Amino acid sequence: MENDDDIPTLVDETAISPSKVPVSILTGYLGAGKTTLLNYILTANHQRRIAVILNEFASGSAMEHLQLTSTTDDNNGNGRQRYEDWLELRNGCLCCSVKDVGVQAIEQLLEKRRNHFDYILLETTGVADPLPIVKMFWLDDELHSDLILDGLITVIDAYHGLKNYADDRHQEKALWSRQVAMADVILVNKIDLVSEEEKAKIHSLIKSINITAQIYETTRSCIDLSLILDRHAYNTDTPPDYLLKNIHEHTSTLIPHGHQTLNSITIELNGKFDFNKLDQLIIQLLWNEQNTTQEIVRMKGVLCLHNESTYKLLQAVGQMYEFIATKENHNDNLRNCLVLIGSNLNQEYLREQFQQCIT
Ligand SMILES: Nc1nc2c(ncn2[C@@H]2O[C@H](COP(=O)(O)OP(=O)(O)OP(=O)(O)O)[C@@H](O)[C@H]2O)c(=O)[nH]1
Ligand SMILES: [Zn+2]
Repeated sequence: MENDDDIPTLVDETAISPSKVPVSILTGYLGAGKTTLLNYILTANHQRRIAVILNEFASGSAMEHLQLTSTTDDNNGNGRQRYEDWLELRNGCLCCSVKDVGVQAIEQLLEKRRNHFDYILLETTGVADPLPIVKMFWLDDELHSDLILDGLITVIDAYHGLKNYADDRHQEKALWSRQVAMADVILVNKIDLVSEEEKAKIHSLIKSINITAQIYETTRSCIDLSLILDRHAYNTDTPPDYLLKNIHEHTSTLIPHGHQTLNSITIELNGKFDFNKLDQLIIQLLWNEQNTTQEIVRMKGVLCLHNESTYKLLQAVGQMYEFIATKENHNDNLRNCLVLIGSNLNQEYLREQFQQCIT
């Protein structure tokens, strides 16, 4: 490992915002192409300094690690070097450890390496449920973290994905669907291995699970990094286009309903919400106080509230949610759009519930 002082940097230190370092979480089923993507990133010629943190677990090993691999430019300013570090996570598995441990470990690393990277990519294992990991990094401002969650990138194996999904007996289906459901960006990888017909099928399957994710097709995970990084999926204060214009009320018909089947529904309503009623309803839904079989894993919305002239954004992950103020005036175009992603979602019922919160 090199000495910190020996590592030259290409990017002017002062040009880097002292503010928070974005974290993108990388997920995808076993063999989908995550490591291929990381290798691509570590060797590609981009102007970013990305620290890659791996969350790999050797079976039977008592000691679990987060491995950091980062790149920086060599003395001539053209090649790239690597250095490695290990972060030990006492609580083991990232996806079931206490919320703060992983974040703290990464923050400590950031402290040590502050001038050596300006972006963090966290690769989870192929069998990780992304929900608790996203929750862990979606930090409250009051925690004064140096990290900010940028979004979740899911790599899908275009060739095996459909097969994994189609096989009802496997646990894989549930996990695969959750990785799709939580994604902000999806890479449909190994596109070289599938026919046009299979491609179309995988696209409609993905869209029925997650109508809001941006989808890109890749071979060997090659992608313009600007398409997958800096998405600001959780901290934007501008209403995303897909909620303002592109989505029309939608309920998924492709996938048969049943346990473990995730899908997206959208609800469009006109008028202004009574904030207190809406807030109560969201708590009820997220905490399943109505005792239904439905589970909401992700919710997004662009909303008009009573007595407010600008749109509010709603973001929810698992049972956490927040309202974000925007500067965008709705100009009395009182169209609200909500997207809910989860299992056993009954669109009619949910629509009615939200309708009752309109003043
Ligand atoms: N044909 C084809 N093979 C690919 C492509 N991308 C990756 N592969 C191969 O697929 C295999 C798995 O890729 P990895 O990048 O290791 O997948 P991973 O998601 O990191 O796998 P795990 O760490 O086991 O979860 C490797 O043999 C890759 O070379 C692609 O676009 N096309
Ligand atoms: Zn891998």
